[in-house]
Amino acid sequence: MFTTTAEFLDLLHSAPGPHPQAQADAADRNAQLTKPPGALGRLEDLAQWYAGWRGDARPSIDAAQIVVFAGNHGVCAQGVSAFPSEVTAQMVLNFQAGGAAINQLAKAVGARLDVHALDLDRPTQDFTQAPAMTEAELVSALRAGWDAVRPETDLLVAGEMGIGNTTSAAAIACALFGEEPADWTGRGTGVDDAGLVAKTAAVSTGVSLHVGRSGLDVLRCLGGREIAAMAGAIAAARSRRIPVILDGFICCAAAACLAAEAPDALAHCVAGHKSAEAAHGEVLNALGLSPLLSLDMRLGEASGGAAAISILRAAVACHSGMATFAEAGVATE
Ligand SMILES: O=C(O)c1ccc[n+]([C@@H]2O[C@H](COP(=O)([O-])O)[C@@H](O)[C@H]2O)c1
Ligand SMILES: Cc1cc2nc[nH]c2cc1C
Repeated sequence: MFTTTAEFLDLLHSAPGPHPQAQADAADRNAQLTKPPGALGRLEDLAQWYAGWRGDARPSIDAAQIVVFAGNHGVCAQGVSAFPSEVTAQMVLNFQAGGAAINQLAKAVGARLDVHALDLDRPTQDFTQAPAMTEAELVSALRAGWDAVRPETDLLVAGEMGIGNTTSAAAIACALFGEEPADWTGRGTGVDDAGLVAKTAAVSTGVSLHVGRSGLDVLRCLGGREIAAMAGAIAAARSRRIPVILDGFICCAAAACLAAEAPDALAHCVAGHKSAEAAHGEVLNALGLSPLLSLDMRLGEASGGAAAISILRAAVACHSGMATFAEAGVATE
């Protein structure tokens, strides 16, 4: 466990890789399954990636966990969202009552859903004026994420709910990857033209104010509690070799802060989908990730990652359940 960002970084830098033997055995098994080589395309890569991280050449997915973190954002004072900040807490109640899209998606893909509301009555600072979080607030949010990952989890999807957080994600991406604020700033929940102008200006001001920082400092100055918690959960999963499916733009902005600190930090992650928020595709490109789905979703709340669980389940079912050529008596040539 960690009590400072320095200790968190130590954990990030000393995180384990996949099991080489399981990886080799899974590749071996894949080559013997009753299909032309490569005919299952990326499903084959996915199954072997999952097997390597689980340390099991013939794995199953028995304990998928979706965790949604909620946070509120001071930058909403700049008029950057189509919705008021109260919607964050109202949607948390909706998650708890089972009425949101993620409740149905979690059920549909056989995953457990946990929701963590993080200090919703205490929004982060407006990052156009000051760092969004103090060091202590960042550590506390990273820990909330780290602690949310259950020991028995064998697949994790991290997601978020936070009115205003596409402004934070855009600022994080701009601070980490450069280019112009407008290149990273989209309509989020559907902000109008005047809102988009205010949002781009907020990103520009925030990035100028907090320029030249490390991944974790970008997260602290421009992020939010739910964004830091996703980063903490992704790092915790890595330390326990739990594979992760990333969700949309905000989740990937959180992941990018880890990758900025340790280039290998996302080796246990796949991109669940490409969001309709245009900058998400650019973040995925910058991270070298290719999304499993592209369904024009832009909901957040882990929905794209959850939908992609079904793809990973399909991949693992084929890999672990199919017969080999020898078992089925099928000629190999
Ligand atoms: O996941 C995405 O790519 C995504 C794209 C646009 C919006 N969202 C969701 O919408 C909220 C943030 O939008 P906004 O306009 O308030 O910044 C937040 O709760 C996110 O979950 C999420
Ligand atoms: C209604 C609503 C639901 C959401 N779920 C994730 N972000 C959201 C934003 C809004 C506005």
